[in-house]
Amino acid sequence: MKQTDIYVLSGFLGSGKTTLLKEILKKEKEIGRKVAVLMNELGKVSIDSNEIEEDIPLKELLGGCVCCTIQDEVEAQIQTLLMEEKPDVIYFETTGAAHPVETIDGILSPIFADRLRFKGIITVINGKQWIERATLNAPVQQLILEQARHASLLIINKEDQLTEAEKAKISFELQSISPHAFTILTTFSKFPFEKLLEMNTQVYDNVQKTSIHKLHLSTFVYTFKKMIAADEFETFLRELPDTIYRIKGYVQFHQAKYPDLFQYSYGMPLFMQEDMKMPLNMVFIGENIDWKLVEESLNKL
Ligand SMILES: Nc1nc2c(ncn2[C@@H]2O[C@H](COP(=O)(O)OP(=O)(O)OP(=O)(O)O)[C@@H](O)[C@H]2O)c(=O)[nH]1
Repeated sequence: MKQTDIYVLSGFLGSGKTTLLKEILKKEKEIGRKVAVLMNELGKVSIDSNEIEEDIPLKELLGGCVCCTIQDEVEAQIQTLLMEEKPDVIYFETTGAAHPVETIDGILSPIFADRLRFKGIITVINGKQWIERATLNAPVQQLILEQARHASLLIINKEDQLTEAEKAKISFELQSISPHAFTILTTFSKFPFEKLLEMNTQVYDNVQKTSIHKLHLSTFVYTFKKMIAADEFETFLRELPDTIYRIKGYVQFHQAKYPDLFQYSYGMPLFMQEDMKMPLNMVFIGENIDWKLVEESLNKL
């Protein structure tokens, strides 16, 4: 089955995500991959989408954020792109207010998770804003920190507005916050494109494992090949490390006619009966997890 790469472009409002996207699209054109774009803006009217050339399939998500209000819409748009456009790669520009864990959660639907290869998060940091971040309110500071911490590729943008001392300070700080990310200072988000292509995905058997970077957030998609026992699944859940933040997907228990939709968020499990057949994919999001061990436990169910 063809798998489509998906990248998330993250970064606070005005940091340079659209500028980066335009830069990426130029490079993609040179290497000839079929690209689709998904844009999430908080306002009701899209401004940035005018910046994208007309021949690139573009879906817009307006008036809400992937991290809270419009997850169903994100799912529908990605599914449409996969079915109608069959792109090699999707770039998802998130709102500046989106949290990375919730964004990944929003894009990895169990309905099509086996057809997507999540390549990681590219975060754009506005250099000046980083230096002056103590003046921002606490939740915004925390959000910018989270966006930096979960990046695989960290673009410190607006280099032209920084002094040499500021450049050294910010590079040092961000490298220590996100030691596994490739970090680069840029002006107008111009960066070495090969670093994006090199972002890491490992595939083994029918299981997809994506390292966003080695020690932080990562995702794992498991496909059940058979029905399982509910009590064994509950035991499996009890034994999970508490750095698995989110699980969602379909699981079919013995004697059940249709699968259950299973949702698990920060330790709280929830089952909902479906009334039709669903692909038995389950998406996991966690931090510092050895997914091979999780996979082995799932295989034993
Ligand atoms: N001086 C300077 N300006 C830049 C640089 N990169 C981008 N800009 C400008 O910063 C502004 C914001 O850039 P965008 O790419 O729209 O930022 P964004 O993150 O997509 O913004 P939102 O959609 O509001 O979240 C634009 O006016 C850009 O032209 C840079 O390296 N230096």
